[in-house]
Amino acid sequence: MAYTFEHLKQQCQQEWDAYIQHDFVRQLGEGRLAPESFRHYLKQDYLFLIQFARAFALAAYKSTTLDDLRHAKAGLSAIVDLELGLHIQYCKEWGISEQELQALPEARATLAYTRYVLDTGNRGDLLDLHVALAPCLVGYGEIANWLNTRAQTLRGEQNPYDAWIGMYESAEFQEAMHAEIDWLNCELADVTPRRFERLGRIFSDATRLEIDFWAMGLELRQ
Ligand SMILES: Cc1ncc(C[n+]2csc(CCO)c2C)c(N)n1
Repeated sequence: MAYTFEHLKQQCQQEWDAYIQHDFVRQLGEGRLAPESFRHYLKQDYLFLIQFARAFALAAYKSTTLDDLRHAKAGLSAIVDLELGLHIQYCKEWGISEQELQALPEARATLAYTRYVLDTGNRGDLLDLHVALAPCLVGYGEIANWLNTRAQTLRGEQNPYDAWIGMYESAEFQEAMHAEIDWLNCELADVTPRRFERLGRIFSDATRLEIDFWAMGLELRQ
């Protein structure tokens, strides 16, 4: 049987739905998320992005083909040269200075998630690492699409979080998401049932850590 990304989701459907449809996401979509929760999330996401840049560097190290090496390098460049700058700018608009970002301690949920991904990549191969990254790379695009299907979602100026949704629904982001799914489908096609079971554990662990990241924001956990 040829496994696909869809099978990874199906084997932890409850956790996946709890991540995509989390209260943090619903409240953000309805424009009623507490600004303090969003600020806490944004600050921790800065630290998260720095660790994710390291994960893309690790993906470069774990690459054995020129295509994979190029892909990892592009991901690292996108975060370091573009997304972190945009994130710092966005944080400024929410009243968070760059100095404040640089002095932040990592919340436990940030530590747990990012180090889990790095450890999984260190121990395993490039596919293990990509599967650990998939809830992040695919989930946010799916969240934007799910929010756009909900009648309760507020778009435009009435929603202070509209720009956040806009980022992940963008054609550019959706394209990157589909490229990641295509890469995974290609690699998953010929794994054994035993290997798929191990990959399923990694995917569901990373998904549960995404849920904890939302809870950290919502409940201002440190
Ligand atoms: C907790 C958390 N999970 C996922 C993302 C989304 N994300 C982070 S890095 C990246 C790849 C961009 O090159 C994407 C899609 C986030 N920001 N924060």
